[in-house]
Amino acid sequence: PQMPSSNKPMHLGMFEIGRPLGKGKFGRVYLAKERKTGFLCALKVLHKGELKEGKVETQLRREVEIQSNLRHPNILRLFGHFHDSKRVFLIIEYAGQGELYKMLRKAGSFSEPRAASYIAQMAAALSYLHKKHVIHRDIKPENILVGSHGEIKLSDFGWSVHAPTNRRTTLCGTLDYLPPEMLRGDSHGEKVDLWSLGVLMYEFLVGCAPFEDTPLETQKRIVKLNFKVPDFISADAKDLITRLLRLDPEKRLPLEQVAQHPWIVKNCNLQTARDKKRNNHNRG
Ligand SMILES: Cc1cc(Cn2cc(-c3c(Cl)cnc4nc(-c5cn(C)nc5C)[nH]c34)cn2)no1
Repeated sequence: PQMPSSNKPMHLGMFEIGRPLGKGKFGRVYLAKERKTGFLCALKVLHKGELKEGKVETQLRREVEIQSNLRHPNILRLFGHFHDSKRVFLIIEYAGQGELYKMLRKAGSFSEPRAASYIAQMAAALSYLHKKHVIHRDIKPENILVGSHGEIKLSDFGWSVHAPTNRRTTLCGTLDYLPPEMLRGDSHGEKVDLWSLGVLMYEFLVGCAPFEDTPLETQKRIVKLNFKVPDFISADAKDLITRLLRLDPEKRLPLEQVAQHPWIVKNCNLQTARDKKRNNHNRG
């Protein structure tokens, strides 16, 4: 089945609504099937009243505008949107294996080959975004989904903007992933995503974020770069984490060098071999 073509106006009657897939602050996501083509997608339903109360209409408009124009295998597609009197509907790519953070909580932490495969895919997605001068600004496990072939899909562009910028909306949710320049409210650029990539890599390997603490303590630890990499983490992994978690944005390792870092190169080959073995085994 072909994905919905976004040039035609869409409406709710085009879809058969399936099971709920998840819920967020301003609405829910359902599995949906386009009646004509049988194409599976995710239908995000947001309530206009709650969007107004939460003063997030601007962020939603930006999310739709930015995500509709992105085409990358590691970025969740937004195929289209429409609304009725009470609700806004987003037609989103269906990620067949669901939410990465649930897998991380279940596993506790990921093996180095698995984490390296995810970080390499994130670096590819961020490289694509930064070439378009889009910064995501909200990289964390909760905003990553997993496609049916185990590939990761960066989602939730509610906080993404065109660089450079400074934040005008109050932060909410975890501070764990915020770089020092955003904590200070300074103007910031694409390199904020490099910091968050370092936090993400640490959390994949250790099972908790590097500055995890009470909100106040977390802020103090971030601006003082007060974190420790446990001894069970390989030297190569520790090297990459410390090259991303730099207070000075200019000193963070550029994405091209992340992709070529020894830890990525060595472990990605291992993971590919594992995936091949598993796929052959599953084929029986
Ligand atoms: C509102 C609201 C809820 C959420 C969080 N959220 C995202 C999804 C979701 C999307 Cl957008 C796309 N594909 C998905 N596939 C799953 C899924 C697949 N399996 C096997 N299990 C799940 C769960 N969830 C998807 C759901 N909730 N963001 O804003």
